[in-house]
Amino acid sequence: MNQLTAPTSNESFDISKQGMPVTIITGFLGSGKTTLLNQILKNKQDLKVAVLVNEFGDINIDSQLLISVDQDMVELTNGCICCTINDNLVDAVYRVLEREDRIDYLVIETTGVADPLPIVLTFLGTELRDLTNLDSILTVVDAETFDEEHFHSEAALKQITYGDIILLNKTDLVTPQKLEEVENFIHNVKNGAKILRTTHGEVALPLILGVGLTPTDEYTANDAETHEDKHHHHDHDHEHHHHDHDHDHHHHHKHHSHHLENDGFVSISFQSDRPFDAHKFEKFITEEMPQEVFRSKGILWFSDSELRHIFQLSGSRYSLHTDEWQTPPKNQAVFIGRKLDISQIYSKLNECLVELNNVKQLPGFVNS
Ligand SMILES: Nc1nc2c(ncn2[C@@H]2O[C@H](COP(=O)(O)OP(=O)(O)OP(=O)(O)O)[C@@H](O)[C@H]2O)c(=O)[nH]1
Repeated sequence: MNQLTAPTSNESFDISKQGMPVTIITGFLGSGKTTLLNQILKNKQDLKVAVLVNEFGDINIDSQLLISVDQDMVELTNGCICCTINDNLVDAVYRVLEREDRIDYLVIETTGVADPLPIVLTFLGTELRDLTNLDSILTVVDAETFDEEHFHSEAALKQITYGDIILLNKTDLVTPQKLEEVENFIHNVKNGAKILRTTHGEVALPLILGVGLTPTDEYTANDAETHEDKHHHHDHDHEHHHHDHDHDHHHHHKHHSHHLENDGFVSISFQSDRPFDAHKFEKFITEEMPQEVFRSKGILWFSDSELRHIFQLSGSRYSLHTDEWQTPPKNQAVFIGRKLDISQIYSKLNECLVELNNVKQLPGFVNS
């Protein structure tokens, strides 16, 4: 781990006097965390915000979809969140703290399938405690897909329990009655929950940043639970640590599915240097994709288009929109769900690919 020299003189390390304010964004798969993050980055004005994105799965799609801030203000942690978040997170936070240029605020986006508690405890129970100031935990809830069962997800309930502010998002997709139902449910899970209704994560930043809402004393007072939880996660760390940089896919899938922390969800990553046939891909999504896929996102390359396509699927909705390629084109997508038939999905996706020599014109470079 990076060692930080103790800031005795405090000359080079002014921020540690009070600690860097930190906001954690949590929320179930597809609820709108990245969308909220983009709202923050768009409206932050003079505030210098560093962002840590920690994604479930091998390919970091989210980071590529963040609106372009100063490139190295977005720090990425790659790898399996459930195993390494404690180790990687501390390192990543140190990298932010040690930067020469001023950074005012740190925002962390967690994966949709994680219980946020280990991350909270990393800030409150390690040396980060003196260097950072955990400001609030924001929980994004998808008003449309959320229901009482919520996929029997333990993580989804934990996220609400620990949320200092609940952003009830996607209000544009539901009736006022459904909104009220979800709000009642949230109040049942968390007495006195502070709920803000949002569409596309739009919210005035003073309502969510610098609000000082995390009851840090409550977390640190409950020592017994804290320790138990830490041990639990550390066991996993040690057991699986050597797999983290192993890019063998089968390994990864097995690895994920054995983790209770992921609530039984697995993430399948698909990459190809060949483009998709747009019709075949659409047929796959609308007719062939297994029901068990709850969430998918990708940066897609179609043989008949020079643009890159951003693909988002959440529950039964999907969308595609286009923008320009910033890199040589390729296909990258993740499919997340429970009990996925991995080889079936891979083979169906492979069938959607087009041979390169059938591609008339490649975007971004000339086909020789
Ligand atoms: N209609 C509607 N769509 C929304 C809203 N907020 C987000 N979305 C869409 O929902 C999809 C998922 O949003 P993300 O911000 O990527 O969700 P996420 O929580 O980061 O997802 P994971 O990274 O999988 O956990 C995207 O297609 C968004 O454009 C909203 O308020 N209304």
